Amino acid sequence: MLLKLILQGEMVVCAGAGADYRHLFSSASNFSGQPLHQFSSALYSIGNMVVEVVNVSEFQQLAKEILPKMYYDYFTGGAEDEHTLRENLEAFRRITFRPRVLIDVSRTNLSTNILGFDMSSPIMVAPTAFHSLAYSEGEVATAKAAAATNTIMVLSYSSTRTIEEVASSCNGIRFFQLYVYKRRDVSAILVQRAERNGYKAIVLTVDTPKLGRRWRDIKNKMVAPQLKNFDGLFSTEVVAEKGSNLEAFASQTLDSSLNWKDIEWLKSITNLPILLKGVLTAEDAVKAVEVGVAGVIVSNHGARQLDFVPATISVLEEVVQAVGGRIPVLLDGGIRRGTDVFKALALGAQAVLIGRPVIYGLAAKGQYGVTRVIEMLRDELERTMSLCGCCSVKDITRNHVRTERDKLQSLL
Ligand SMILES: Cc1cc2nc3c(=O)[nH]c(=O)nc-3n(C[C@H](O)[C@H](O)[C@H](O)COP(=O)(O)O)c2cc1C
Ligand SMILES: CC(C)CC(=O)C(=O)O
Repeated sequence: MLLKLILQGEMVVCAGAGADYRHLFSSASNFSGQPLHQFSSALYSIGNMVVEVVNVSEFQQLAKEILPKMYYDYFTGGAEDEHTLRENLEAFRRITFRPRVLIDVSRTNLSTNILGFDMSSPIMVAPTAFHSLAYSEGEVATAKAAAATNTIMVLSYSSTRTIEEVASSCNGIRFFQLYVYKRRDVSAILVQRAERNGYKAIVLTVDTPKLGRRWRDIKNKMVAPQLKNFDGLFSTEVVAEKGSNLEAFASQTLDSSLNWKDIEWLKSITNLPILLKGVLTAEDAVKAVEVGVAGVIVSNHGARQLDFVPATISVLEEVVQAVGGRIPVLLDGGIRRGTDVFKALALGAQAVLIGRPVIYGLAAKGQYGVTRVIEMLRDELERTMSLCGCCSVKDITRNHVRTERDKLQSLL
């Protein structure tokens, strides 16, 4: 990977491979961290130089420069020792490719569809809370970027812009993520508002009966913003005497009695297809099929819930095999490169979702930043496909990758 510098209109290659750019972004005393709006691309100033951001990790560095520490930590952090947080990324690195050659890849097609909805590529926007803490326009900017790149956005139940504001901001396919609150009437009202406003599926998050313990939020005394979706329904104001205000809010609101029987309740209040987000085992995947949901998302909530669960990419095959093609299996967690997307598809995911990369793009450059993040991952996927000998996402097979388990088995 190269960092391209554009110096007075001239493009100069200046920094080398796989780099940690913190020395460039943070210790440069005159780094402004400000997007240069006169340029129609992701350019930033460092002293008298102009830098083009070329990958997700550079967007992350910019987000770190721009955001207050409390918010950057909230967006970036994971649960407890953050073992799974690291593992979500590392596990992708342990998978290698088995590329095929002498295949005509002069034309590639990344398009796919989920539950019958077409997308330009198998990369969707995961539900993440509080976008207005990253960028003033919040989820409206994210929705516009998702629409512009023709991908599906899952709006978080804890969005800072309302279901209606996002729906009316632009055309696009959107799903709505649901937390079930102790006040089930409130959750039911939001589901019905999503349905009325054209959201196409409900993504029920099942890994959060309680909020994971996030030390960064505790130390920073993280304050959650007011959530306009709940105006007139109940007050989202919580004052915690110590620790994370968000954790206090979650423990007051989340219904930890939620269980498999409640899928019937959810089905009784909506006609929309339901996806379960947070499935990590074959046992639960089988149950999900049995209760008749439309799909599952293999997710560990971006490693923010239970530390020491495996990386999602490590359990994908187990879930895919248990589901046996009866419903689509999606994956999120640790996707930072197009190569990661390819690996997930090779191991059986129909699509992936990206969480933090979207936030980093949003913090760095609003709608444009999110668009660039999606485009960059899409371009990286396309190149990976070509170099592996795949013209379409359907051409990506299990034989194109080699996992740790494959390596062990080959020794037996
Ligand atoms: C800041 C942040 C907020 C999140 N908020 C939600 C949420 O409101 N609902 C939900 O189901 N998942 C939420 N998630 C989890 C994401 O949907 C997704 O599972 C995760 O971010 C994927 O990992 P990645 O960030 O490595 O891409 C959140 C994740 C982050 C990082
Ligand atoms: C409001 C929170 C429960 C949002 C969330 O899911 C998260 O921070 O991981």
